[in-house]
Amino acid sequence: MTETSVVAGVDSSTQSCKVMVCDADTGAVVREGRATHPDGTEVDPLAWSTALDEAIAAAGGLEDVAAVSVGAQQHGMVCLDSSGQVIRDALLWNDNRSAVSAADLVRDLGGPEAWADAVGIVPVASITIAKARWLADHEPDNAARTAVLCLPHDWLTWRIAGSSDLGALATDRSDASGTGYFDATTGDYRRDLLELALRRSSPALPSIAGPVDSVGETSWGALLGPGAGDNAAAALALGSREGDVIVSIGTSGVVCAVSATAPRDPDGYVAGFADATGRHLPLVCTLNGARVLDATAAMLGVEHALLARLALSSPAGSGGLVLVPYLEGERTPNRPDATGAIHGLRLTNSTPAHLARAAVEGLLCSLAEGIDHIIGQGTPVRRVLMVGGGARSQALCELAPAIFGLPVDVPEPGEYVARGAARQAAWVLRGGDEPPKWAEGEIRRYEADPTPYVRQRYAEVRDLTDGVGP
Ligand SMILES: Nc1ncnc2c1ncn2[C@@H]1O[C@H](COP(=O)(O)OP(=O)(O)O)[C@@H](O)[C@H]1O
Ligand SMILES: O=C(CO)[C@@H](O)[C@H](O)COP(=O)(O)O
Repeated sequence: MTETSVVAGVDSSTQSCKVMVCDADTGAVVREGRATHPDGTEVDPLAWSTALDEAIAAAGGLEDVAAVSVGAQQHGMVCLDSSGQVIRDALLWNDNRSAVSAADLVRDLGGPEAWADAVGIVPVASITIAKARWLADHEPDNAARTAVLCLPHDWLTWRIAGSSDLGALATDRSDASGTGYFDATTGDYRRDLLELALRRSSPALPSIAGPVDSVGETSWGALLGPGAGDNAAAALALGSREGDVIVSIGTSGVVCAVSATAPRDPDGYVAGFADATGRHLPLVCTLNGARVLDATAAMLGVEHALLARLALSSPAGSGGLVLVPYLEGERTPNRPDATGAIHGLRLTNSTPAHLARAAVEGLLCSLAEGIDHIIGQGTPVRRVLMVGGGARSQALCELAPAIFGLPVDVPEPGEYVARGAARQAAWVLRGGDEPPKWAEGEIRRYEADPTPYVRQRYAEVRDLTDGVGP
């Protein structure tokens, strides 16, 4: 009989840090804590460390925990000097200043096909390698001082270990696969591509740990798991199988699916990321997720619950009103300079309810295009699982099956990235070929008659907003 143990998972996401403590063998949640992150697309990594400490304290401390893993927002560029000090604020995944650098890199390697063949990703502003090129072009002194380049989850794991040895920095295949200088099919870095970006020899990079490798210990002797990118951690929490498409509506809007094979999409919609178990995670990510509803709720001066009720009180198609949700520019499709737009305004649809409905439909149409592209890569789709802060919106849950044309399963609200990290920690603790079997919570299925005309109208107007690229 195995001794009862608890494990912890961390989600250091764009807007906040969440800590979840679970029973290692059943997955039952024992306690949780959270803390907010600063706003902005450029953040001092020390702020993540401070928020982690606050979230740990809010969760009642971790001294009884036997293993810890960290999941985090992907792609953020953390530059360390030779003494391990942070050189500049991290540029986050949603920082668009590197859009031109991304286009330059695509050209420098010979075009999108060359990138799809090399690393399964065509760089856009979000991808770490584009940020590295931006650094080389705009802050050459900082580029020259960078002794180690790492990602948010690598850096936080290293901080928790309390190590000052830069050689102890480790990452995992899932997060490395979002850098643009790692090939998920071979499991090796492509230092040549990073050198192309930085115009200098490659800085040191974290070692790549396997899915159940321990990468160190905490000060109280708990094992540290390899951690993962947030989307891979969520897939691990959901026990995602072939045929499951995960739609995650956090700051980003994400569509991804666990797959035995790597995608190859020179059009740049589907990125060839890896999962946290040794498989692949074809993924489409937009810059505009739950904040589209945050912004609409703020414009209307209402809370989320009322926004949802308003949206559900309006007819499908919002009486011809279409909201294009590119409020932060867009990453997929690659329109870094685009803006959001409202089309089809008439006296008859100039109401809060129509605007609320148009916001929900616009967000869902953008995600539906992601599902189309995932299917286009040969990924089978049996059902859609919807998670993230946005999945708390009743309107998103009820309208998603109509826009997607698929049944949508919504697991009970929860922190699935932190839970996936905790499950990885339990796997590291217990070992074995598979993660420990954790009970699945309740899942509510939403079904609705498809409304393809809503997508058709969206497709007619979405490119009328300004922008560049495919
Ligand atoms: N009931 C709700 N309806 C719509 N959006 C919501 C609701 N509750 C929370 N959100 C939004 O979800 C987002 C936070 O989700 P989360 O998945 O934690 O994001 P992230 O991982 O990017 O930090 C916030 O933008 C928040 O306003
Ligand atoms: O860039 C991506 C995936 O490629 C995003 O999914 C980030 O990983 C941030 O996630 P959230 O904070 O929105 O959950």
